[in-house]
Amino acid sequence: MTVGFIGGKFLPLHLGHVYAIVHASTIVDELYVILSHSELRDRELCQDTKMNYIPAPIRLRWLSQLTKDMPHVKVISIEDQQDNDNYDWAEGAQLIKGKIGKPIDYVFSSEIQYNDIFKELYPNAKHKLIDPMRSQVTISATTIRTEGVFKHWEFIPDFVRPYFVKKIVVVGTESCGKSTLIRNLAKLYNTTYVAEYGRTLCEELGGCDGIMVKEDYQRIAYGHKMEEFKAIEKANKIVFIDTEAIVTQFYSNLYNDEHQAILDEIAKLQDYALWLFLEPDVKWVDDGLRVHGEESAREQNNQHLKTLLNKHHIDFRVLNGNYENRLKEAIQYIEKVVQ
Ligand SMILES: NC(=O)c1ccc[n+]([C@@H]2O[C@H](COP(=O)([O-])OP(=O)(O)OC[C@H]3O[C@@H](n4cnc5c(N)ncnc54)[C@H](O)[C@@H]3O)[C@@H](O)[C@H]2O)c1
Repeated sequence: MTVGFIGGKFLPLHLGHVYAIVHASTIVDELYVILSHSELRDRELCQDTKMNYIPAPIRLRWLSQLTKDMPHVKVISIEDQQDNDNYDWAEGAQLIKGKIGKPIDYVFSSEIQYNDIFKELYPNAKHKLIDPMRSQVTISATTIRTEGVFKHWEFIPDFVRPYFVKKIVVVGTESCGKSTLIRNLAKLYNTTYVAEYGRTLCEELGGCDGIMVKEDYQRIAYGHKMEEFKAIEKANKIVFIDTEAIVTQFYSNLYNDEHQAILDEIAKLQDYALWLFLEPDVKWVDDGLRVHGEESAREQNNQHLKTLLNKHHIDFRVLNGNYENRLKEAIQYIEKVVQ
């Protein structure tokens, strides 16, 4: 039985790594994929780049997802606790040998410069180079960190992409043009969106005026969150989201006079990259589910929502004017987020 391993930081995991791992898996009977991580070193590597530090459990999870249907491939995590300039290869090799716990026949990498190191540390193993010119998959993790993940999106595996997706939320009171703007943006950016879940529930109930109970707002917040998870899985760099937990709280206050702690807690977990606030200065459209069409009520609700967002320290960008202007301004803000 032949045993081999391939080690790396996978910061982040890209299709070049996938190529090397899959290739190596066809050469040995048992392959170990070693995630070598050190918070100190890995943070240093991400400093002054376009990528934030990625915690080890996230990288381990990507490797687990990649290899879950490869029974002869095992993923191992090894913490080095070293900085970037002083990696002790011999100590690292001791840890790797200890974790694998059996004779190693092959060490895989795509780095010619590792030849001498591996010869010394693994004298009984063959250093098998996989695509040292990187001609099959022309990317490196350093390039991705330096230039940003969005610039090299085509090299990011499907199951890694959701981690990097930026969430952009659009909020506003009734009939402010949210759903149209969100659908248009999703079309323009060729990505997914999450429709307002409160609407879905009201459609199921046959309306919302006077028939909403306290639990409905919780259902809306949970249901909305689940839709977000689904949309992120399929998103292309960005996902557009119509409404969130603070707006749900606003409606719980407005219709039921109930401030719900659970909605505040959900709001605290939200990590949107951009908040777009739509002013209700477009024509009010009665779609059968709306109840606050009067100009004074519209303006009062608008102010209440802004106050609530401010209480949560939300830094939102206001969009107003005609539909063309809103779209243009939204795009300008979004471009800054996806750079
Ligand atoms: N002590 C040891 O014996 C030992 C051995 C191996 C690895 N390590 C650890 O792993 C780290 C090395 O990781 P790295 O920075 O080389 O890893 P990395 O995360 O950048 O890459 C992981 C592996 O994929 C290969 N690879 C990367 N891009 C590729 C592409 N486009 N096509 C094909 N293959 C590609 C690399 O050569 C490497 O073998 C070391 O710093 C150390 O922490 C230690």
